[in-house]
Order: sequence, then structure tokens, then C-alpha cells
Amino acid sequence: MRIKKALTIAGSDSGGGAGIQADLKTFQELGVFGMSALTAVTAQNTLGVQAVFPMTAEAVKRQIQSVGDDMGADAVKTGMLFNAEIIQTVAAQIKLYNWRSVVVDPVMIAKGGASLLQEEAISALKSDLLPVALVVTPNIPEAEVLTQLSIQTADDKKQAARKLAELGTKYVLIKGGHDEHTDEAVDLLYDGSEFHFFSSKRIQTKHTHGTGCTFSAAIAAGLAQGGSVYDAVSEAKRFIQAAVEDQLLIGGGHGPTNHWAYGRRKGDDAQ
Ligand SMILES: Nc1ncnc2c1ncn2[C@@H]1O[C@H](COP(=O)(O)OP(=O)(O)O)[C@@H](O)[C@H]1O
Ligand SMILES: Cc1ncc(COP(=O)(O)O)c(N)n1
Repeated sequence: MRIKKALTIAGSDSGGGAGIQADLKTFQELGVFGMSALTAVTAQNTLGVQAVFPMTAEAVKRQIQSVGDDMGADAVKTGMLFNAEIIQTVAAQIKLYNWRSVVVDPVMIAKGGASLLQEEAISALKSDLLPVALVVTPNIPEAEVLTQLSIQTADDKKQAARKLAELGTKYVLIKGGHDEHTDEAVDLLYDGSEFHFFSSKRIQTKHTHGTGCTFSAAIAAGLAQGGSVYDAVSEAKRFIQAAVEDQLLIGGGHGPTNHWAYGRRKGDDAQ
């Protein structure tokens, strides 16, 4: 059996709900072999980020090379990259290995407000990383920073998606988790010509720590298995919906989502 493999290039969340930990749990649940290159260690829990310890760009590069030279990757996702040097290194390695199924989650700020990307790194994200991404998955505040547009309406989202696509990413997915005045969680996918909306019932919960990481990892898992971007996003949306719905109630703050929920539901349906 030839198992498909996915590489996450992201930060560690000691609390296990976001970052590398969320990505690897998601890969595992979706039947993909998970590998990782750590960009930073965060001391973090459901209450917030207590400390950030970035890796050197060299350490990030060496981890990617260890994976790339031996094992290869059917898909790659990036999460917290922290600074411009790490972003440039990651982009150069993606090019070197000619990785095409690349999902970039432009992580900027943790839900509790801590900065996971230095401000001066935003231009490197735009100029170096977005051109090598197949899919970029900003939430609304991240899309606003990247486009310098204010996003209030569905039309604003479309305009932002068009502007992001001009930076060289083939597919732009603007996530609607932060659109809290609606009853639905609506994500918009732009493929360079058409717009597709993925909508689900918004769950009233504060336990959404790691939703973005989990969602982008699920997309990468779908791509690793050879699915189209549309199909990978559709399944990722079902995965995150189940994970937010079946609350785990861990920790005293914004708790993690449930990475088992989707697989358990599928198992129940099969019986
Ligand atoms: N309360 C919620 N109910 C249902 N889905 C949600 C909820 N919050 C976020 N999502 C979904 O989780 C995914 C991640 O979105 P978002 O929270 O916007 O990203 P991020 O974690 O990067 O801020 C999206 O598919 C979004 O629609
Ligand atoms: C190491 C790390 N990476 C990413 C996030 C963002 O999490 P979220 O998906 O909730 O925006 C985080 N809190 N910590």
C-alpha cells in the first residue's frame, strides 16, 4: 500500500489545539501520513499564548530538506511562519522540491490576540510565498491586512479574493469564521474565474481554537490524496463543522476542536 504523505510547516502549540499538533491530528484522521517542520515553539494553552520561541531559518530549512530528500510530500501546508527570513526560506524550499499542492494559511494573530507573524514579514508573505501557493486560506482580518481592503459584505469578500489572486495564488479561500453577525459560517472559494460558497450552520461556541489550522490541514490532506481543490475544500468544511460541533470542553478558555468527530460520524453512518 502506498500511503499519501503531507508535510506541515508550522509552529507548535503546547496546548495541542492549533499549529503542528492540530495539523498532524487532522492528517492522521484523514488517512494521510503526517510529517512536520517546526518554525517556532509556542508556550500556549486555551487561555492564550504565554511565549514564542522562533526556530532559526536554517533549522526550518534542514527539517524541510530531511523530508524532501528522502520521503517527499504529496501536499504541503504552511501555518505560523513568524518572520520574513523563515518565509523566504520556506518559499525557496517549496520551489526547490517543485511542490505544487501547497496550502498557505497566512497565520497572523492567535485568537487571544498574540502576534504569530512579525509585521515586517507581511510583504515577504505576499511577494515570496503567495506566488508558490496553490490555495491561500486567510480569515477575514488576514484578508484585510493582505489586501488593505475593509471586508464587510459578500461583495467585499469577492473583491478581496480577486486582489489576492493577483499576487499569484491560484485559489483563494476567504474563511467566514469571524463573520459573527450571521447564523452561518460561510467560506468563499475563488478559482480565478468563478466564486463558490461553502456554507454551514454557525455553532455558538467559544471553543474554536485551531479551526483555521485544522481546516487548512484537512484541505492539504484532500489534495495529498489526489482530490481537486473544490473536493478537498468540501470535505475539509465537513471535517471542521463536525470538529466544532462535537465540543471537547478542554481548558478554561478557548478550547480545541474535536479531531475525532468527523471520522466517528463517518463510522456511524457506515454501520
Ligand atoms: N462557530 C463556528 N461554527 C461553524 N464553523 C466555524 C465556526 N467558526 C469557524 N468556523 C469554520 O472554521 C474554519 C476556519 O475559519 P476561521 O475561524 O475564520 O479561521 P481562523 O481560525 O484562521 O481564524 C472555516 O471553515 C469557518 O467557516
Ligand atoms: C502555533 C500556532 N499556530 C497557529 C495558531 C492559530 O490558531 P487558529 O487556527 O485558532 O487561528 C496558533 N494559535 N498557534
